[in-house]
Amino acid sequence: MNRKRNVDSVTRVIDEYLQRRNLKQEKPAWLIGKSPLGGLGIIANRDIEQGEEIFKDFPIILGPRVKGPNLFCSSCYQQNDLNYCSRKCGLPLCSERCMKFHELECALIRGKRTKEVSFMDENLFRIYTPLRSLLLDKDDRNVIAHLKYHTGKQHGFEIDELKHNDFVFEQEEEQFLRLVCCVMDANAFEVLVGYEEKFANLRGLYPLSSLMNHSCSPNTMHVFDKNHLMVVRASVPIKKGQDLCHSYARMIWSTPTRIYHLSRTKHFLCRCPRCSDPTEFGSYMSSFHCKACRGNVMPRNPLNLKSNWICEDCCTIVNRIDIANTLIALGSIIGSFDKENLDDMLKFLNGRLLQLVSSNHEIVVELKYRIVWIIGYKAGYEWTDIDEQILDIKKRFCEDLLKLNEQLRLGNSKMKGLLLYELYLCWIEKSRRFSSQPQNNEEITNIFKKAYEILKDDVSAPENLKNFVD
Ligand SMILES: C[S@@+](CC[C@H](N)C(=O)[O-])C[C@H]1O[C@@H](n2cnc3c(N)ncnc32)[C@H](O)[C@@H]1O
Repeated sequence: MNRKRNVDSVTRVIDEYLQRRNLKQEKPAWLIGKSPLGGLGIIANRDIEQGEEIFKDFPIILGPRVKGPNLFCSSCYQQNDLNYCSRKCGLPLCSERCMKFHELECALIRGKRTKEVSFMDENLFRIYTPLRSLLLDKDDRNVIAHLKYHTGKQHGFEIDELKHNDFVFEQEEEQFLRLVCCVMDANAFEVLVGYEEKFANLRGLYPLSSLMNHSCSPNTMHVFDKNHLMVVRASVPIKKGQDLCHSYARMIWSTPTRIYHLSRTKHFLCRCPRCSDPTEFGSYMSSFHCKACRGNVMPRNPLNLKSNWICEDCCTIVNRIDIANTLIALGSIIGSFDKENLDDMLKFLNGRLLQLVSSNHEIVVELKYRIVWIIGYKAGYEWTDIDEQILDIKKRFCEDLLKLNEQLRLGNSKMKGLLLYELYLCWIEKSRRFSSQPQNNEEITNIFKKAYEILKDDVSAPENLKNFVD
């Protein structure tokens, strides 16, 4: 595909795309420009306040993720009453209405596949999203051609899989599909529709948002509304001239994990202030306790995965391989826990784990995060089942994780919104149990309002939060 990609050409195609989707802003607070981080980026063209909506974006391609855990309707993305398509393309559908909506796509799939399928073809379901690009018009295809793409053997495996599953493509078509896969791997966002275990795990290519570069302490947050529109807001105050960034990695991962993930999947080495600071802004998220003095052992050079580790107090050097092996062992222990067995998790957390690692270590954080969403929800730990001690554990973990959010300078992140909501629920449960003890109702309401402010419009937010009206 012929790509002439520079600030002007990308600005023009994105501008026209937003116009076609009725999303063009009169006076945007951003422009597309060259970024010091690499390639192009979206740059603030004025100061932007925390919480301010910056832009909305619509997916040019949206569909199931390869690794999503559940099957769902390929038209409306909900999980009830699924059946395979009666025209035998193999995709799951839930109703006549969705069947109608799916007609074009169905014809496309049947036109490219040399056999009919009378079952829900889970294999196809997981790899067909790039095929949706074949239904795009010339202008939308041109948008895709103006986005960054990855190269390398791992990108485009979906097309090989499709061919393996009796799909046949013309040469030019296959070339375009491979480009789409490489563009999606470089730019697609994870889109969750639904809440708790009833969610659909989607992948969306949002052309304007694709131009946002990465930071491990980003200055934007985004949510997806019920129509899959992405709403991008400032998570912290942004100064004119700054790159608008979001995080391509989980923000509760420590630096070595983020750096490894970003280099493997996005092919760059992050050098943001958080990655460059071995203490991660004083949070010590990657630190182990020193065996000699119990000081913090951290990477000597966090930007180099091959660097050895050093105790900041007694300067003992620890081989990085020993650290990596301990991390793998800890990861496999927490991976082996029965997902809902709180006792085992708490015993491990308060015993062996905290003897080995810092209180904000990513494994501790991961466990606390899991525990917060077990208490109050899972069988045996529902709000009415738990004693005060367990309720207090949930409350304390919410507070710990919110403190970490501040330390990592994440501002109004989605994580903060969700944790504030869980903290609010803890307070409500306490008020219900101890109605004779006065609670600070104003403070409790403020926690709720703050959570609402952050998560409003988010289709995957808890129902009670979504139903709140200002
Ligand atoms: C989603 S694109 C972002 C927009 C991209 N810069 C462009 O020119 O279209 C992701 C790619 O941008 C580059 N990138 C993003 N954030 C970066 C960062 N913090 N440091 C270095 N490169 C970065 C990497 O090449 C990455 O694979």
